[in-house]
Amino acid sequence: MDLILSSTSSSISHHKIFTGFSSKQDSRHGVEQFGSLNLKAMPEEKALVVTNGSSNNKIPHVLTMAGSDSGAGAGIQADLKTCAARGVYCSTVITAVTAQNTVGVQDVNILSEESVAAQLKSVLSDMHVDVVKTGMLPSTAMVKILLDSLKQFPVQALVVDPVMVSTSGHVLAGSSILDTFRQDLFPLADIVTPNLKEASALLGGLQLETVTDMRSAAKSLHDMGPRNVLVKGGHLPSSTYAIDIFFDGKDFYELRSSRIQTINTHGTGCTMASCIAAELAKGSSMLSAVKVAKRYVETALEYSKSIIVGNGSQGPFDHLFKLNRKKSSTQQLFDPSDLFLYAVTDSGMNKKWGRSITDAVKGAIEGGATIVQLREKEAETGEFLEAAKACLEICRAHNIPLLINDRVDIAMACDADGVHVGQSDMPVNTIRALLGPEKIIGVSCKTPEHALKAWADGADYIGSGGVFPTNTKANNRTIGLDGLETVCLASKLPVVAIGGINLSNAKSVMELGVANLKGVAVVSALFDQECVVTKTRKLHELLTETVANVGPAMV
Ligand SMILES: Nc1ncnc2c1ncn2[C@@H]1O[C@H](COP(=O)(O)OP(=O)(O)OP(=O)(O)O)[C@@H](O)[C@H]1O
Ligand SMILES: Cc1ncc(CO)c(N)n1
Ligand SMILES: [Mg+2]
Repeated sequence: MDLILSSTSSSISHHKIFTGFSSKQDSRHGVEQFGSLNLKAMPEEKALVVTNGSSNNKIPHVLTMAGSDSGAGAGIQADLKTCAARGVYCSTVITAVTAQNTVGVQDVNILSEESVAAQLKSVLSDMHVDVVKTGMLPSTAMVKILLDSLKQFPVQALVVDPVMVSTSGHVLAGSSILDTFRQDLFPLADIVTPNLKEASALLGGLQLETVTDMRSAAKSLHDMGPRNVLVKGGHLPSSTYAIDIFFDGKDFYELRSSRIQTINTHGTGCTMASCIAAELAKGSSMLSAVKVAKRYVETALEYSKSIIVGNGSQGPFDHLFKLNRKKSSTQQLFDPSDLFLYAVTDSGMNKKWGRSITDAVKGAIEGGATIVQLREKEAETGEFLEAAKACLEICRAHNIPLLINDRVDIAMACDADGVHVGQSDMPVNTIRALLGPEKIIGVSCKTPEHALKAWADGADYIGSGGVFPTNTKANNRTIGLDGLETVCLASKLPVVAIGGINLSNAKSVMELGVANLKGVAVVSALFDQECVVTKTRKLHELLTETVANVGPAMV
């Protein structure tokens, strides 16, 4: 997103460009642009009073007073989703129940004034509301009710989206409301956010066709009393950019984002306004709130440009894209039997044998490895990430889970299937909070206490060892087969044995025959070898044979 913020207030002639993050290229460009800004010339950004101090447990709170959209793209539903996405609590006062879908508006049922007044009172008399955001206000009486309520229960900021007509052309608030908007509501508003048609109606039918027209509209609307004005240009005929004009009474800012080629733009206006409200509730300055909202809408549209909801000509978008974007259709759900032959890479060994990490992973998978862990203790972050991405592609193609050793950041960045960590790495419950419920988390455990803690903290499996002495881990206490057995018997999680396991001793490990022991994890036995495929295949055969003899407890 580019935010070309140009001041045209006559006394100031600077031209400001902010750039967001539409594409990688834009973002790089943007940093330069941002860096070259004359910050002194910028209007001072004043943070609104933050009422949600971190010392208490108050969550930033937006109350939205708007209409319900049955299709859930706009109105109350958009506001709820936007606030949820931005981490803000949202209470609702419903002014009308509309029957809408992607084709248009089929019915509007305006609620009684008593009901609206009661809703306002219920919320405002009980809850601490930081910001009120209004959408569809279908009668002058409802505006008056709101103003009375705000007199009794003042809030930090009022965001007014003067909703009048749906994109499909259905009137949601008649022209009789214009005077009330202009005279009563706007003077109290911290920001008003009309689209082109609404700005035009509020200005007596003035034609608005260009960015220059939008600027003068913003100025005239500002004269009606709101502290700030955002004229939204979503409907401006431009195929390259979606341009809005923000005016704070002093400077004009041209907020420019890429125009996403999609029909899924229903509710962008409501979303923009509720995102501004959410950011204000968190304590943002108005300019920051508007910039964040613009970026949020652009990003949501980009993520949702191809989704299909309904058969009409204007679809909704996914406000909660953040929850979905990581989900990959080929992602592995954890299956304990995946621990059967667990291949752990080692960059030193691969270097020694002159193979790339991807060749090592390919070889292990071809030989029968059932899960792969990348353990790159020496690698630079960028290099590790690139290797992880390449290995993930291979693993996904073969339905083999890929875990990253220690580096939660790398796992997140490449969307790996999970991580394996040690006792002194990031705590498992913190990792779980970062990775979410579906990712695999494994922990190295030497004792029953470690094993129980791993289970309590939300791990999926434990690695237990070193079973035998090993070169790949210096100063690692060996627990022996006895120690492994003790941990397995205490563990509530599946266990993979690790440490010095190879073709000559793997049988003794699996012959322990204890429940929970699902397999062996190996490094040197696969990778400190000339041919990874052959060694993996041999180990796989040996394990399969041993397990067949030991019995079904193993798998
Ligand atoms: N295709 C698009 N790509 C990027 N941004 C867009 C696009 N369409 C609209 N926007 C942005 O979305 C925000 C809402 O603008 P718009 O003018 O569409 O409001 P609106 O008509 O009130 O929306 P609605 O009433 O459908 O909720 C603005 O910031 C606008 O620039
Ligand atoms: C309920 C409702 N509010 C606002 C809009 C404007 O998008 C809409 N279409 N429906
Ligand atoms: Mg709108």
